[in-house]
Amino acid sequence: MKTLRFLHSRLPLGPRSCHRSAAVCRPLPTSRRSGCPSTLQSRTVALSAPALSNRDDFSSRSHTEEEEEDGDVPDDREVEELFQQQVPAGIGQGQHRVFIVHPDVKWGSRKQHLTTAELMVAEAEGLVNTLDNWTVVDKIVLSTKTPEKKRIFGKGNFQLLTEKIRQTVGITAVFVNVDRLSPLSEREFEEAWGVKVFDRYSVVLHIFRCNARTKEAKLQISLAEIPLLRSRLKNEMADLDQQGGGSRYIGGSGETLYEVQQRLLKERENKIRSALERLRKKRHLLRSQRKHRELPIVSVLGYTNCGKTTLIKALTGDSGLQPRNQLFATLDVTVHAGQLPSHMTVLYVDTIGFLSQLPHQLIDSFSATLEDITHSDLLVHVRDISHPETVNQKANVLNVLKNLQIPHRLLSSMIEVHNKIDLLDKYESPEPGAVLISALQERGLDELKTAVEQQIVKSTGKQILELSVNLSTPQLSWLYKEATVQDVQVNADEGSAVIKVIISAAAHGRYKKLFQGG
Ligand SMILES: Nc1nc2c(ncn2[C@@H]2O[C@H](COP(=O)(O)OP(=O)(O)OP(=O)(O)O)[C@@H](O)[C@H]2O)c(=O)[nH]1
Ligand SMILES: [Mg+2]
Repeated sequence: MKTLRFLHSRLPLGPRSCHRSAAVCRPLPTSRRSGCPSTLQSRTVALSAPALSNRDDFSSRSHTEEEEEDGDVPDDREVEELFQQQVPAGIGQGQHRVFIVHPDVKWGSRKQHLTTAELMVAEAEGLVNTLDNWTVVDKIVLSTKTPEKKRIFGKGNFQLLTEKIRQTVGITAVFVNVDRLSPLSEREFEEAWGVKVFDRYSVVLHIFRCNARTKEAKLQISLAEIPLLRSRLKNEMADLDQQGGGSRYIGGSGETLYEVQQRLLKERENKIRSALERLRKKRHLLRSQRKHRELPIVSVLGYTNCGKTTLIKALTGDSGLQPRNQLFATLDVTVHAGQLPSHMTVLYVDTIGFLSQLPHQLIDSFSATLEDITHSDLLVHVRDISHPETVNQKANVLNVLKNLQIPHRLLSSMIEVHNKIDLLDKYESPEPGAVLISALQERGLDELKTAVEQQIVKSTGKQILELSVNLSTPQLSWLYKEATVQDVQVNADEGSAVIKVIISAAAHGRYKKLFQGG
């Protein structure tokens, strides 16, 4: 009975599984409730990790966000319950043999300007192939003049499509390559084709659900799923109404079944938002701690699969990082300490990848994650220069950055990195300022580190000075603690030394006051 199925799907559930292979969906070390991996076993410091109080500790020890908790921050159980309680049907589980349908809009405001239908289909295929137990059975590009209509396609094309889908053996799902299908379209298609129908939003959510590890990612995914649950609710109620049930009042409560379900969904949304807010507060605290330690922050961003994680791994030697040939491998913002040529320690922030036309509700849910970019000292934009869509991908990344209202100083100092040059024959960049690298083969990293250092020195207002110190005073140890000592030339006869140091204006002021009476 429809009513029961619907109500049951909203009750806390037992174990769920995204049925993925061990390589991608490793066995759960901590949680027994989900089939997807839950913790990152590495030297990684999740942004919510309270691990930045000591610089030396930071660069040599491992922390995960679970290490320290404070009372107000949602605990694992609370998050896991919210994450598992209400999962939209078809998300985060099962295996599918998928038929991809790409509506090609050649006219009007929805026309794709930056790309071609073939490349959009290739990206859709990439999304499906990212999921271990999903395979693409067939694909079709069909033109349409009416993408806003319920059936998207005109009558003739819709009929043709329906026949093709029904004739193709073994299909279990159709992926309509649009941002978001209306509840009505979804229902119409499922009825016509007799299989599950996904749009970009639900496929990306599926990938996110399987890749989520930290509390924040899990909560953000749960939040991003709310619109999907709302659409499904509408469809379920429309079905019930046809049977005369959905708008009937229940048990003297003064509410219809639909209203009750809507209220429950709203309550769920509020709970998730509140838990996220508590995590966010903690993140602000960490951010100010980081600022206090004066460790420069370098955010590494770029299109999904461009090599961000590989690059940070190469720059920091953090063996815990796991680059994967998969879209949205990284969902959690993590921080990794690395050294620049002058021995200055910087924190590299690994971020979630971008995707063209990532449905905007998803961006909303993840904008808190991207918020950290705004608080960096420097941005590094990594591009997969071997990708056929590399120019469009760059435009897409810059567009998202613009919408995130990244300060102008960060955009103008951003370093552009052209990665994967090993895949091209004698690559020469058309863009003068770009740094050419192969993160995988560790080529070009010294040039990149030098470029990062130059920009950091500029953007943080740090200066490189030569200071003469008296070795019988604590001057040298003070400088080691408060600044970055690059070079020490000792003059043993005089008991003094010339120290080359990178120092902030504030620390230099304190130094002068303490040791030079200034
Ligand atoms: N040939 C080649 N492959 C690379 C290079 N850098 C990264 N890759 C490969 O590209 C794939 C994606 O790398 P990741 O580092 O996971 O990419 P990412 O940008 O972090 O991806 P998401 O976290 O999914 O957004 C992996 O298979 C890497 O081995 C490179 O310089 N050359
Ligand atoms: Mg990554």
